[in-house]
Order: sequence, then structure tokens, then C-alpha cells
Amino acid sequence: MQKMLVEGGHTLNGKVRISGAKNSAVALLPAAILADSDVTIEGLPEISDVYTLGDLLEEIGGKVMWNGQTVHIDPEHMISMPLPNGKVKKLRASYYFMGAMLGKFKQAVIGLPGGCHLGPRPIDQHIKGFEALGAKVTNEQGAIYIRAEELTGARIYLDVVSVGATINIMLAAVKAKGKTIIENAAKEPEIIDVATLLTNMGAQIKGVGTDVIRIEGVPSLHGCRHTIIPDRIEAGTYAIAAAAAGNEVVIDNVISQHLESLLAKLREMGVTVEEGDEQLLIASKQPLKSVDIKTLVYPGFPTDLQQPFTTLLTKTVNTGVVTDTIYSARLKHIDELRRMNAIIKVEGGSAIISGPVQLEGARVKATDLRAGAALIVAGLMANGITEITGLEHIDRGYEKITEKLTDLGANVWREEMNDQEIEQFQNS
Ligand SMILES: CC(=O)N[C@H]1[C@@H](OP(=O)(O)OP(=O)(O)OC[C@H]2O[C@@H](n3ccc(=O)[nH]c3=O)[C@H](O)[C@@H]2O)O[C@H](CO)[C@@H](O)[C@@H]1O
Ligand SMILES: C=C(OP(=O)(O)O)C(=O)O
Repeated sequence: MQKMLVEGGHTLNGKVRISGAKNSAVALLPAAILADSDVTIEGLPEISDVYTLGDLLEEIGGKVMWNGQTVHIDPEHMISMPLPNGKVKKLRASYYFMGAMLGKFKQAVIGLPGGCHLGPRPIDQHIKGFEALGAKVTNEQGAIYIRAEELTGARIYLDVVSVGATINIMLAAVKAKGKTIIENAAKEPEIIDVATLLTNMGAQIKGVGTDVIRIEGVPSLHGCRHTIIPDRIEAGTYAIAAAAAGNEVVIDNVISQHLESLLAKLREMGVTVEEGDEQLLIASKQPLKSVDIKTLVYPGFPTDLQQPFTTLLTKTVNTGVVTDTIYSARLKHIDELRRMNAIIKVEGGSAIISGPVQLEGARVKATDLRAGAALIVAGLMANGITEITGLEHIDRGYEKITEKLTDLGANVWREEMNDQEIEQFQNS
């Protein structure tokens, strides 16, 4: 087991290249189940969530061949194998096997998904969608059993705007008989990416990127080649790190329109943001002004950037308020930031961050993926050395983060933990 050490006080400069989007990748891989022939996906991020999903595709009989960031998936021998336990528990996105296997085999048995602990992560809207398409869904001892005689298109209104439910219903509906209309659909770029893959496979989908998606079912889908979009959350994390501890940082391979809500807030704080062709320049000036943020569905401020942004607010003049309306309990990073000297009050679901304070290096624990990112940014800003444990969360979503930060001039490295440290970590 490893820990990450971050020595603060090294100014970030230079260029960082962004990887493929985790939150697209985790849906694109299960979507390949729906094809009758080989699917090739290029530009995948080299992160553990991607490899876990690759293993799950193999468990159901898929042939999965990796070549760096490209994967070839041969679905010919896939079967509707139950996946009640094991790797499905490692990540949230295993729930996309429900929609994809239902769409392909008209049945699926999948354990309840894992993923970051952000408070309750219900899947009632996914189930509502599957049922509307004609499936019977039961929960038996922690596994979801989904079966349909036939899938028939339906009109489905989502009671909450959900990325997961929108994608899962699309996966289940692309081969259903007739027309499916998803109303109050989510509009995230990752949904458009998944719809692009499905369309390249022969699906008929209209309206993605709006809140009404129309799908005309087709009898079969074929293989295709697809290149993933860049990861807006990884790009946003580096933009925040650059604002917090950088001089001039160029973020390469980014679609800046996907980050408008973050970029607007950075500009409001006094950070210089220049948008180029697939690049962003972030130049940080001191002192930064505080701002308030409220996370919202796309194109609002992303919940996945809330935690690292909280860290940035520790260095701004005055008080900033962070409210996560998507996952109100996504606040576990705050106790760890407090260990580093941050002054943060939690009141009525909002975090109130007083600044500016000088963060101090400490031993802290990443409790989830973006909490990990928040602590790394804090380490870059802090005096002395910050030791971060819980790296398995960070490795679920950030490709080569130690190397990328080192290339930008940070002093970041990993070390094996000794037995005493492992015991302390396990008991904490
Ligand atoms: C809208 C939004 O910002 N979604 C984010 C959410 O996606 P994720 O797919 O986890 O969450 P959803 O978009 O599905 O859920 C949005 C909201 O709807 C609720 N909900 C969802 C499904 C359901 O069946 N019932 C229900 O009540 C959730 O509890 C949440 O409050 O976390 C991901 C990982 O951090 C992010 O990448 C997504 O951008
Ligand atoms: C919380 C996240 O991931 P997951 O939903 O896969 O747990 C995230 O990407 O920030």
C-alpha cells in the first residue's frame, strides 16, 4: 500500500495533457456489450475504473484487448452472466451493465454498485426507466434482478435530472421496439459522448444535449471505432491547482466550453483564463477574491470539482460559501482540510471557508476520489510535506497524477507505507 507525499511551495508552470474522460469511459465500455461486432475505443484514461470495467467485460465472455489507451472489445461470445458480487462493488459505474445487458440480453443480474461515498446514491430513476420499457426489476439480497420478455419504447419522465439514469435508459432503449422519449434528461458532455458511440454503432438517437432525448429502437447494433472526449473534471482539477499554486499553466487537450462554469468563477476570483484551440492558459495572480459556488446539473458548476475548489477558497481574501446541491453530503474532505489549518464551518449543508490562511502539511486521508484531488491541491499550497493515504480512490480517476504534477514542477512522490502506517490507516 502506498501513500503520496506532496512538498508544498513549488510553483506550477508548463503544460499538462488531459486524458480521456473517466465519466464517459465508464459508460462507453459497458455500451460495447450492445454491439454484435468489435468496438474500438481510443484515448481511454489509464485509471483503475477503466481496467475494472474491462475485467467485468471479460467476466461475461467478452474478448478485451488493450493497446495503451486503445481497447478492442469483441462482444461475440458475451453471455448474460450474473454479476452479483466481486468487482461490480468496486465502482458506481458497474450499474451501466444493467442497461447494456438488459438492452442486449433482455436480462441482467448486477450487484448494487459501489463508488465514492457521497451520501445516498439511489438508482430509483434507472429502475423506473427499465420498468417503463417493460422489465421486471427486483432487489434480492443486494443484487438487482432485471428481466424482460420484450423491451418496448416508452415515454419516461425523470423525476430528478440524473446522468446515470439518462445513460442507463439510453443503453436499455436503443434496441427496444419502437420509440423511447426521455424527458428531463441530463445534458452532460459525457452523455453526448455515449450517444455518439451508440450512433456510430447504428443507434438512432436525437436530442442529446437537450432535456428531451428521442430514441428509435433498432434490431441490431454493429461495431465501430470511437475516440473519447477529454476529461473536463481532470482539466478542471489542474485549472484549480494552477490557480492555487501556479504561475502559468497550459492545459492541453481540453474542450473549454465544457468548463464554462468553473472558468467564470476563476475569472471572478481574479485568475487569468485564456481559451485557445483545445487549450486553456491559467495564470494566477495574487491575491485572489473569494466567491460562492453552488453545484448544479450541467452546465452548472460540477459537483466533481466542488471538493478541489473548496481547497482553493482557503487562500482567497474573505469568506467563500460552497453548496453541493447534487450530493449534499460530499463534505468528507473538510475534516482533512481542517487538519491542514483550513478554517471551514459547515452550516445547513454549506461549507463556509474563511481565508486567506496558510495551509500546513499534515497526514491526511483521501476518503473519496475528488477529496483526494482536494488534498493534493492543498498539499501543493501548504508549508512542508503533506502525506496522503487512500490513494486507491485517486487512482480510480486520475491518470498518472504524480507524473503530471512533477512535470509541472511540483515535488510529489509515492512511497510504500510501513506496517505501522498501514495499521493506522486501516483503523482510521
Ligand atoms: C447531475 C450530476 O451532477 N451528476 C453527477 C453525478 O452523477 P451520478 O450518475 O452519480 O448521479 P446522477 O447524475 O445520476 O444523480 C444526480 C442526482 O440525482 C439523484 N438520483 C440519481 C439517480 C436516481 O435514480 N435517483 C436519484 O435520486 C442523485 O442522488 C443525485 O442527487 O456524479 C458523478 C460522479 O461524481 C458526476 O460525474 C455527475 O456529473
Ligand atoms: C464520484 C465520482 O465517481 P463515481 O461516481 O464513479 O464514484 C467522480 O467522478 O467524482
